[in-house]
Amino acid sequence: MAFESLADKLSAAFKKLKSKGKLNETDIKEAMREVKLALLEADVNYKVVKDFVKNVSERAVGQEVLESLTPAQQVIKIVNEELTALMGGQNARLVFPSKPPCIVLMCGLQGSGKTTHSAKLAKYFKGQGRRPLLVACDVYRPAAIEQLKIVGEKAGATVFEMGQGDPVKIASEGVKYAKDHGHDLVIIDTAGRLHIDEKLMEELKNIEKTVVPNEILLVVDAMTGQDAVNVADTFNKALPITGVILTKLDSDTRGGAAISVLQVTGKPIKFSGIGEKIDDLEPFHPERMASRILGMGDVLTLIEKAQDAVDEKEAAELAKKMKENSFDMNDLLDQLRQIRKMGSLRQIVSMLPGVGNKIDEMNLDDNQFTRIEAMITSMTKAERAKPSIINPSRKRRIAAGSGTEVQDVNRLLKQFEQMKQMMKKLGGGKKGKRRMRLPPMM
Ligand SMILES: Nc1nc2c(ncn2[C@@H]2O[C@H](COP(=O)(O)OP(=O)(O)OP(=O)(O)O)[C@@H](O)[C@H]2O)c(=O)[nH]1
Repeated sequence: MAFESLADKLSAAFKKLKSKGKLNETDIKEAMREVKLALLEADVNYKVVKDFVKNVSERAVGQEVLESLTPAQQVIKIVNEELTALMGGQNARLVFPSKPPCIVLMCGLQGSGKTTHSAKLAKYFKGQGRRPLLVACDVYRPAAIEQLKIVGEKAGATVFEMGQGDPVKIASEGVKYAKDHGHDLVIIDTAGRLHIDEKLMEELKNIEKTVVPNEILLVVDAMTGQDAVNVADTFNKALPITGVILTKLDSDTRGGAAISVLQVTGKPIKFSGIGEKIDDLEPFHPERMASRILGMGDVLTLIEKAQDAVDEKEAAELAKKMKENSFDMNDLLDQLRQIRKMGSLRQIVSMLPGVGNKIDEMNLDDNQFTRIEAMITSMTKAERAKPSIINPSRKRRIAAGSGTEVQDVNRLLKQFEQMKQMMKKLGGGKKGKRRMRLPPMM
């Protein structure tokens, strides 16, 4: 996950401060030197680092730290606030015009993730009640249109294409189609560039002049660090980009691009890509990112993911079943599927406070979920409703059907029984005061 090594180094610098109790200027100077090195190693732009360290140092040698009873905590608080400010303070949203459709032009280098993120955006905004249209303007790579159709289908969005014609004409016809068919969001996927190429830049400018987009989003690959920032700077000088989508943050352990983009280009990161799947997109929240960098987790994003994954009506029904102790294997299966909708175990756990770089030592295997799902789906309707009827021969059949061992089935049944016992206790306890927690299934 992003920022692992940076988080690691910063936490080492702060640990030293914490061990000191009261701080003097030399302690702070020493810590700031380590923070500076950590940021440079994370591939943060040099000027950004210099300004950042200057701002933090000025505040940290002030009274708020030197006179504090918990000086190290004060320094961390200042670093947190300054990091948040560096990345823009608040989440920068897409600006939807009062008269639809909102036209979004996607641009970026080849392989940065434009096509994937066009579809991710479509899915994201569809979930918010919008009617997106994807427009295929990458006419040079024959497979690009096909790729957009495939990811568009996953997003449940209509794809407008005219084969390998003139991209400027396709873009304007796409917008016309959107207006005629009630699409309130048009996402235009354009051709990638190996590097900033004059001819293709001209084409982007012509599309821009013709369709007058509300948003021009530049897609950059976080893994390329400083290069991503330089690319953003160059694009920004040629086109009036309104924001950045920082992709592949899941594979970027350094995080330099995330921290530098806004300071170098003046344009905010609006979304980040955190995986290859269609749902692996997050609005970019600077304060949450700062919190992740400082190893404090990101509970707000976790809660939002849970809210998206859980259907309120189903949750109420489930609570009722727990209370009446009529929770069965079908309900467990539903629960597991909801958790999986929130992302991979690694993605979920990485958002918990205090996990940080320890995540690599954890044995987070999504296959455990797959095995449990396979076992439950290998059970008959009667077995799922009343697992107590599962005798040894049924266990053998379930194990064979799910590609697992009889011990796995035994373990699942035992854990299910423990869970029921716990629900029984909670159901009879102080009503509504305590929440059930599933015991670990692994
Ligand atoms: N790990 C990870 N991979 C990603 C992410 N976004 C995109 N990818 C992968 O990056 C590769 C390139 O993505 P595309 O969407 O095809 O990139 P593009 O910019 O449209 O490429 P061109 O059409 O060649 O310009 C694909 O293999 C994607 O699956 C992300 O957020 N995380």
